[in-house]
Order: sequence, then structure tokens, then C-alpha cells
Amino acid sequence: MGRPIITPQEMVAAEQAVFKAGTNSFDVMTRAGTAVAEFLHARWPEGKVQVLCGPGGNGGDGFIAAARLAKLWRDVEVFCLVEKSALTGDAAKAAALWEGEVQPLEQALEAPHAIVLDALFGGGLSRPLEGIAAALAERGGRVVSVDVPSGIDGLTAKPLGPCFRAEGTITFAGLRPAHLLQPGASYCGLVAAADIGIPVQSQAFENSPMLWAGVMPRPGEDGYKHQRGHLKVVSGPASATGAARLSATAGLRAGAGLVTVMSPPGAMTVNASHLTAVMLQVFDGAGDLETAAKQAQVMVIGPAAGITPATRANVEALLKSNARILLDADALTVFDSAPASLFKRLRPHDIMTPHMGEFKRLFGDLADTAVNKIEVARKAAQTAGCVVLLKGADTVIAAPDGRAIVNTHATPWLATAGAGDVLAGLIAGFMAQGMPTLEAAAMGAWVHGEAGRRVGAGLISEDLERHVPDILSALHGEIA
Ligand SMILES: NC(=O)C1=CN([C@@H]2O[C@H](COP(=O)(O)OP(=O)(O)OC[C@H]3O[C@@H](n4cnc5c(N)ncnc54)[C@H](OP(=O)(O)O)[C@@H]3O)[C@@H](O)[C@H]2O)[C@@H](O)CC1
Ligand SMILES: [K+]
Repeated sequence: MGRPIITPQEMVAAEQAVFKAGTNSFDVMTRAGTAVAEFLHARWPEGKVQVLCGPGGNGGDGFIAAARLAKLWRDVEVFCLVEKSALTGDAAKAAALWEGEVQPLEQALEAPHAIVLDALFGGGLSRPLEGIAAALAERGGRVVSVDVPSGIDGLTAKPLGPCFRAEGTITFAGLRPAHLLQPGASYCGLVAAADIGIPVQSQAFENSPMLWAGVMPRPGEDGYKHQRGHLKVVSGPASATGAARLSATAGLRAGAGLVTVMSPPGAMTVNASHLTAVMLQVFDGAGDLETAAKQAQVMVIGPAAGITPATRANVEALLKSNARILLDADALTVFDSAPASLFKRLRPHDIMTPHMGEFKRLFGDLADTAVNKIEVARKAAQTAGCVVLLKGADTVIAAPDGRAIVNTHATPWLATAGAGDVLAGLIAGFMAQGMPTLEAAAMGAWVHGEAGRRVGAGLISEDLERHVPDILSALHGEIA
């Protein structure tokens, strides 16, 4: 299914439910601490381990991990923020398993070590690190963190103040928002989620082919192009046609049976001179687009469409049709003074794909008031009444019904002109073949990120589509 995302508060509730049903909480902590030791030992197999334990459950995991690492013949030293005698509950039981010395945390600062196990605080932290904990966070070095890097708020994904920066983080049951959303994710390094016997339920998932492989479009053995859907992309004026062509070609690569660029009369020549498999059709005003949409499964409008009253009229006309609509860029910006008039027209199967700048123009301070980016996208999807894909290093895709998918399968090299147009085309191409909108968006984001990774440094948007056939072949289990 892909890894579920739960908040630290939902994790506590899931734990309480399991404990209430009779599971011993110390058994669960033992599984957690053992998973921590195995994670560290498998990936950082050499050198002295400095274990830093906090006063609560996170520290408890640290003591259990320390005892386990010692059994694996690792050289381990343990330091604790409080006296061992001051620990209570499961943390005290965990500390009792550690037979070696427990030194005051102050002494960790100068103690020689190769790797630090940060078991100071978990993701439910309510106030910034201070004193010796803050000094240790700022010391740097090689760190593996338990649950989240101490100092990061697991829910908001923001540092509360000084925080550890880990090479690896091991958490439990599912991921927390901080493991995927920025800036928290950049402090986590490699993230593993161990199964410790706590079942969790969530409507939010990390993007993975497992989420949508079951609904991936695939042409039938006896299929023909009209069965694979018709996608139409609205072009800008003569001086701004490239964006629509990037979307159109990506849509064709994604597998749409037919793709047409809808061109204003003045841009016909330039579009015609650049198109081969993609078809070309003229439109002169919103009425023509509304008519054209009757012969399309999906319409894309926005890439370089122009911030003009005509673009706004075109969007309104398209939203009267039965085709699903993908709105991007200028098609969103033209509604910045009257977003409600757009929202009332959108349907749950439509999608908008804003970056944060376009998002803020439509949704105002929602981006600053919601607790994290998952909630930002969810609230936007509910407000707009359509699927919202909010771009970034952490792209969040949310549906009006509350489902959300976070895509981090990408590369910073994708931050370049035209990459968003390719993304729009991929998503629309999958939608044209009948894929549900949320899943098409998730698949589009994943394939786009994978293509970006394959190109790497020097990426320009024209490079992306060439990698799509190999990626799709691999996803379909065919030799690429
Ligand atoms: N529950 C379970 O069964 C399982 C839990 N597991 C593990 O438990 C972890 C959660 O445990 P937890 O709830 O005890 O939280 P944790 O962060 O360890 O400590 C909180 C303590 O720190 C204190 N404190 C906070 N901020 C501070 C500051 N800046 N400076 C100083 N002190 C500060 C805070 O004080 P308070 O805010 O209450 O005054 C409180 O006393 C979780 O991350 C996972 O690793 C796993 O074993 C799986 C099973
Ligand atoms: K930690």
C-alpha cells in the first residue's frame, strides 16, 4: 500500500488502543528499541556508538537499543539527560536492561565516538531543546535518530529550535509528517518505519507505485487509439506556445491515444511547425473550446495561457463540459481576485496543480494557518472541491474527501522552466485513459520525479519525456 503517514498524536492514540486491548507496553518498547539497534547496526556497522537518552519513551528506546547493540559486540557508551533513578515507567524498565554505566549528558560533548544514537526526544516535542541537549544537537557529526531527529516537531515538520541532523531515522508503525515534509525531511536522512505491532489507519500515504499500480492504464490487446482517450491542451499566443507543447507531448508519452493542441489562430503557424504526432486544432474564443471539449476526456489549460480575461472565460467555458479539466499556472492566476467563482465551478474529478506562489494567490493565508502542508492541501481540496496538487520538494496531492499522498520521489534538478508543464501533461495523459484523478496525479508526480532523477544534472524539461517509455515499461513489468 505504500507507507501510511500519521501524526505523533495519532500514533499515541493507536498505541493506547493496543495497550487497552491487552498488549504490554514494555513489549512494544522492546520491539521498538530492538528495531533501532538493528537499523543502526545494519547500516552503520562500525565504530563506537554514543547513545543519548532523554527522560521519556524515546530515551527508553535508546536504552533498549544500547543493550542490544552491546550484545552485537558494538562498543557503546550511554549518556542520559536525567539520573537513571529519576526515570519512570517503561523508560525505567528499559534503563534497567542496560548493565553498563549511565553518564550525565554533559559528558557526551567531549566523549570520543564514531556515531551518535539520538534518543533524546520524539516527535511530540512541545518546546525547544536547551542547554546540553541543544549543544549536542549543534555539535554535528554522524547521527542516527530514534523516531524523529530531536528538536523537530513531528507534526509541523519544523524545527522548534536547535535540532539534530541525522544520516538515518528510524520510526515506528508509519511515517510522521516530518519525515516527508520540508524542512523536517531534510534533517531525517534515510527513513525506515519498523513494524512494532501497532496497526495504524490513515488517509495519507507516501507516494509509491503500490498505491496506484492496480489502476495504471494499460492498452487492451485488441485496443485502438480512441479507446485510450483524447487529451486536448490549450496553447498560449504565438509568443508563448512551448508550454502547451511540452504538456501535449508528455500526455502522448503517458499513453493518451490522441492528443490535440488547441491553438489561437495567430499561433497556428508556430504550433504547426513543431508538432508531429500531436494534432492541431484552431480555436477562436471560449465557445470553440467548449465545443472541442465535447470530443475530449481531459482538457489542460494554463501553461503559458496568458493572464487575460480571455483565459478566464476559456476556463469557465471548459468547466461547463463533461471533460475532466486540469488547471495550472495562468488558468489559476486569472482567478486571484475572485477564487470563489472558480471553486463553485470545479468538480471532484478536476485537478489544479499550483506551485506555492499560485496557491497563495488563490487560497490566501491558508498556507500559513494550517498545521502542515498535508493539511494545507487537504483544506484547499475541500475548499476548491477538486483534487489539488501542491508542488514542491514535498509535493502534496489531496482530494476533497480527505485522501492525501506526499511525493518526495523527485530531484532538485526538476526546479527548472517547463517541468511543471510536463507534469501537467503526464497527469492529464493518465487521466485521459480513465485513471481516477488522485491516482493519476500520484502516478504523474512519481513518473515525473523518476524521469528527473534519470536525467540528473543539466536537466531541461525537453529531456524528461524521453525517459517515460522506459519508466512505464518498468512499472508494467516489461523489459525496458
Ligand atoms: N508510547 C509507547 O508505547 C511507545 C513509545 N515509543 C517511543 O516513545 C517516544 C515517545 O515517548 P514520550 O511520549 O515519553 O516522549 P519523549 O519525547 O520521549 O519524552 C518526553 C519527555 O521529555 C520532556 N521534554 C520535552 N521537551 C523537552 C525539552 N525541550 N527539554 C527537556 N525535556 C523535555 C517532557 O517533559 P514535559 O513536556 O512533559 O514537561 C517529557 O517528560 C516515541 O518517540 C518513541 O521513541 C516507542 O517505544 C514505541 C512505543
Ligand atoms: K530522537
